[in-house]
Amino acid sequence: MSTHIGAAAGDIAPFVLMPGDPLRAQWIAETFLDDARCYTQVRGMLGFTGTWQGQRVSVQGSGMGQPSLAIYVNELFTDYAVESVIRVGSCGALTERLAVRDLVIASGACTDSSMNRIAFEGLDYAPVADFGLLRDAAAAAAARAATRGPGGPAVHVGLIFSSDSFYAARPELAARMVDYGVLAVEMEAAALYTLAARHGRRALAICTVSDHIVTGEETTSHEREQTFGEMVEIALTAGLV
Ligand SMILES: Nc1nc2c(nc(Br)n2[C@@H]2O[C@H](CO)[C@@H](O)[C@H]2O)c(=O)[nH]1
Repeated sequence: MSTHIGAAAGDIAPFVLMPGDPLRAQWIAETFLDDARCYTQVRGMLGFTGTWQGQRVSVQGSGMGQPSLAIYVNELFTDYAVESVIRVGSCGALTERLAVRDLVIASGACTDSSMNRIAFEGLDYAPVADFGLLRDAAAAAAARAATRGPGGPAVHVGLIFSSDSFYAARPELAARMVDYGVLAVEMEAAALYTLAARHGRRALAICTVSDHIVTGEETTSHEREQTFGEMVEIALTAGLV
């Protein structure tokens, strides 16, 4: 057991999917994994291990925000020898180039979090995705679009903004990031990428656009579940290549 994960050694697979919501972790385990077993309920942050197409996969909730995700990712890397983590989450679109239900595969993550400022003492570190996972996720998304034909969610590969605030004191600052190519806002990816680099592991964040900062549009819970399924299948394909 680690401080915040009640799993025994060997309970967690080398490859972990990481949604923010623990109930989403349960939904992924029940929907996509065979022989899924819950290995932790500590503080309600559920984790499961099962198999997908015969390969072991774990699903671990991260909670909302970088401090919460950092607790679980640190312990996955240091106490359970996890090799790769793909965040499967939701985000808010910052530009009208994106529509709700689109997918964002985050090549890198800007942030307003103090975590890296403290770690790097004034230097601006660049949290980026593992290239292999990024490449394989983009390829899996393109293959699905080719076989499915038109009508599915658009897929965007680009920068995301990991904010520490959902109710931002200065929302106009996120809008300024759009001028520099940032596509969407969420609250976890930058910490995931920084920790994976620190531990020499692999990480990627894929997010579905569930709300639109510019238009105010939001997806229904049914729509979220549909696009979330597409994203999970892309993540499983990329993570288990
Ligand atoms: N800061 C922020 N986070 C968002 C937004 N939309 C979504 Br979904 N999120 C994510 O959803 C949770 C907040 O509802 C956090 O875990 C974020 O990653 C948004 O417009 N802003």
